[in-house]
Amino acid sequence: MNILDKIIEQKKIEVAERKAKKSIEELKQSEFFGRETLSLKQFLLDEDRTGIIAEFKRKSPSKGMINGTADVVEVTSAYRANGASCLSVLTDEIFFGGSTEDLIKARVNNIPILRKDFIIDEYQIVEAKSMGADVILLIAACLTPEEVKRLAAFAKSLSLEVLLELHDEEELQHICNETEIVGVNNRNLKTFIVDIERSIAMSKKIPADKIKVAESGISSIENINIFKQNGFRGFLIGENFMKEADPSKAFATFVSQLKNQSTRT
Ligand SMILES: O=C(O)c1ccccc1NCC(=O)[C@H](O)[C@H](O)COP(=O)(O)O
Repeated sequence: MNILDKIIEQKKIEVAERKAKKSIEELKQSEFFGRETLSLKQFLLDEDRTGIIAEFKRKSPSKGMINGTADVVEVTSAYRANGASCLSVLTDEIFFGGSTEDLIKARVNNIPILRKDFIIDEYQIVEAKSMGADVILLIAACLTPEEVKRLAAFAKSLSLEVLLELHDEEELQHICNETEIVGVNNRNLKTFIVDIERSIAMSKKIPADKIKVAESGISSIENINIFKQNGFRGFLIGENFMKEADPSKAFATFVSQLKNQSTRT
C-alpha cells in the first residue's frame, strides 16, 4: 500500500470517530462558523501581493521531522507580515504533526487560510469552516471527478473556496465549474519524487480561466519566475522555510529577494 492509500485509510477511521464525538450541528456552534470568509482568489489576483501560500508544516512522510519547535502563531504572523497571500496550515496529526489547534491559532492573521488535509467527506468541510479556514484542498489522486464536484459544491455552499490539486494529465478530468483554483503538485504523492517541470508541463493543459498554483519543492526565486512566466499566480511553499531554525526570518529573506529582483527587471 502506498503512503497516500495509508493516509486515506487512516482518514476514514478518524472521520468516523470524530463524527461519533461531535455532530455537524455542534460544529456549527463554533465562533468561527459564522465569520465572513476571505477569498484566496482575490488575494492571488492582487498584484501587490507575493502570491506565496506559506505553509506551516512540522513533519512530512517524505522528509520525517522538518521542524519540531516552531511556534505556529509566531511563524504564521511573520508569513503574513512579510507578504504571504495565504497561509496553509496542516491539520493532519499522524503524518504531518499538525492539528485543529494550529489552524485556530493561525486565525489571528487576517489573510486567507487553507486547511491542508486529506478531505474525503462533507463533515471535514464543516470542520474546516468551524476552525476558521477559508479554503479547502481537494486532491484528485484520492477522489473521483464526481466526488470533487460534489465536495467542491458543498464547500462553495459554505462560502469556502477550493484548491483542486492535480499531479498529472489523467487528473485534468477532475477540473469542473466548481473548482476555480487549480494546483499542480510537483511532488508525486505516491513516490515522493519532486519534479518542478510537472507544473510547467501541466500549465498548458489547464483551462485559461482557472487560477494556477504551483505546489511543492519550490526553493528559489528562479523557480517562482519560471512559474510566473507560465501563468501561475500562486506558489505553495512549506519545507523551504520550515526546515530553517528560524522560518520567519527565512520567509522574510526570500520575499525581500523576490521584491529586489522584480524591481531590477
Ligand atoms: O510532503 C510530503 O511528504 C507529502 C507526502 C504525502 C502527501 C502529501 C505530502 N505533502 C503535501 C504537500 O502538498 C506539501 O506540503 C506542500 O505542497 C508544500 O510542499 P513543500 O514546499 O515541498 O514542503
